[in-house]
Amino acid sequence: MTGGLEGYDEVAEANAQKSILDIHWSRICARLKAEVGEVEYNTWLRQMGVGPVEEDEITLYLPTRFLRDWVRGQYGDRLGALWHAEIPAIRRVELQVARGPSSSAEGEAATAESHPAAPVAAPVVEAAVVEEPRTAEVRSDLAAPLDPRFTFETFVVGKPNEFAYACARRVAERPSSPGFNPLFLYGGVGLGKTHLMHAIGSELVREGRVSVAYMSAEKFMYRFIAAIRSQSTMEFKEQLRSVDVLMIDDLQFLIGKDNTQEEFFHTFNALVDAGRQIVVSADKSPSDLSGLEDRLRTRLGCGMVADIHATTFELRISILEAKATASGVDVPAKVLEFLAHKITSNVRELEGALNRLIAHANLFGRPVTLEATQDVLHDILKANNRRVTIEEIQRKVAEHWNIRLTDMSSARRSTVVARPRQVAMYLSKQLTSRSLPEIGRKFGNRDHTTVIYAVRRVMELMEQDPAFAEDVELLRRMLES
Ligand SMILES: Nc1ncnc2c1ncn2[C@@H]1O[C@H](COP(=O)(O)OP(=O)(O)OP(=O)(O)O)[C@@H](O)[C@H]1O
Repeated sequence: MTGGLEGYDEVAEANAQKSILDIHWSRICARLKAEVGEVEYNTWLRQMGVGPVEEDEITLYLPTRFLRDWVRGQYGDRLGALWHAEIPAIRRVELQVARGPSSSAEGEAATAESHPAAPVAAPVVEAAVVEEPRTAEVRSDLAAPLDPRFTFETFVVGKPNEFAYACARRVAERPSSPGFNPLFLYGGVGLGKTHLMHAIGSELVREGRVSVAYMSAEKFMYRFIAAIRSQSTMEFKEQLRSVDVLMIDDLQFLIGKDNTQEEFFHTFNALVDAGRQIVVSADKSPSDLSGLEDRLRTRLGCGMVADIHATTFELRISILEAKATASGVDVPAKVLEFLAHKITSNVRELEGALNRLIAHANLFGRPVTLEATQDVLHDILKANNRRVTIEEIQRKVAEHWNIRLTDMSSARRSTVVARPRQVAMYLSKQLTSRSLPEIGRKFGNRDHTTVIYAVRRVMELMEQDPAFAEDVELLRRMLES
């Protein structure tokens, strides 16, 4: 044995220090998540890792320069304050680019729901790392980064999406061509709209041609409101109007948000008039987005409108094959067929199921069999068998408490309607595989945090009030049967 006990002590001490830091770090992560919300946390902060402490400074790692700069700008001070509160000797936080020696405190424990489409081994986000910011860039100052997993190469093309794919390719090759501006992509949840938008952005950035800004409509609204609050709307407008390609995802979020719609309308006009490209996605076609202003709907429909249809069995098989191959895990054809038969709702769920199987196989080193699949995916398969819809839940709950169905999405807040609405949100979370934002959308475009609150509130009330708990249980049984 060389090195003797001296070496051992150093290693032991380093390990002890690391595990203490990890405890502090997991507390800080929990705080941050509560403060910024799960979506924001997963987008920006989850990949952070903890490095060493030297004197009064702790180093944190982020996988790309882009993420590092963003986190530094948006959360640098807050991270400093949180570390100082945990360990008073720490007065400064240094953010560096690297895979940290310890990954995020939550590591692999992040749930499938919080990150539904996360692959087993998420690659490092590199799309936004560009050396010549004025000629080709993702506008990190106002937009979200592009997910490097969402490229044209990883998008599996089949009958339901071939038109949308071809249009997206065309826009990536020749942005702002007549007839393709704006490009409006629409289709049901989890069918690949976001994937195609990111693919367009990544392709343009890779080609080194233009500056690209991608953001959800929700983010657009928050940025706009923040600009109003900080009296910097001019700056916000100028930033937006300086990009070559603006992509706004899930535009249906702007329904009922008149001021933000107005702002978007002006931005839209300014960009298109200046020969810049707009790409928009929504869950419905422009003509069916009835809550949007007419003039905006008309302009949205002026370029190319492409829909993505529900998947076919053939497309589901092709997607599963591609993803299984990429994972390197051998998944038998009969398992892929079984999944493609059973999980028909959307690609996100299909992918989530496959990822879970693959993670299981990797963790336990066991082959993927049909029996193991049924076991590991028990809950997903059950949810898909049952097929209770949010609409059914809303109807049953409204009938039960004798309120109008429209109150499920109305803004009324009196307990008489708010409580049944919360129960319906709770049951939607329990009985369907819909994500929190999707549930929120079905309840009058409410935010996912409202759904989280409703679920918690109903659970609390069920504990406190047995009669209420019985009501909820009864509803659940009726819906399940
Ligand atoms: N044709 C496809 N090939 C490969 N992966 C796909 C395809 N379609 C969807 N996916 C994957 O399914 C997941 C969900 O897709 P995406 O987020 O693009 O859906 P969406 O239509 O934007 O949904 P939402 O309406 O919820 O915003 C992503 O991980 C995406 O990569």
